[in-house]
Amino acid sequence: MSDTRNDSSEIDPAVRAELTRLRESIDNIDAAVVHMLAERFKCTQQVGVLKAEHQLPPADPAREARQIARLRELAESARLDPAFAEKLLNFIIAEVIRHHETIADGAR
Ligand SMILES: C=C(O[C@@H]1C=C(C(=O)O)C=C[C@H]1O)C(=O)O
Repeated sequence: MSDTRNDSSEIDPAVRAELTRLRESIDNIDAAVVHMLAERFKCTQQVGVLKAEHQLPPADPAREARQIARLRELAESARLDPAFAEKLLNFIIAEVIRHHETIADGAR
């Protein structure tokens, strides 16, 4: 596209309205994602404490493999790229394991 304008006054009002409507939904979805992630991290923190109390390792690769397989199937049926879903879950799990290591270090 050669048109690189970014002045909202030049955008067709109908296009502007549609863009605003879609962006409002995107904002709601982003808020839901943040809230869901916060709840997930609350649970994983508790798992971290439990593991530290019982000298269990921070990571559980077998559990991760089951989750990845499950998430890839869910992604496929939702028409989301399974490779993207796997990358996202791995990113989250890496952060969780980092938290678990920190909790375990504090318990030693
Ligand atoms: C939360 C756990 O700890 C780690 C993090 C996981 C996750 O974020 O889903 C899964 C497996 C573990 O490597 C767990 O063992 O359930």
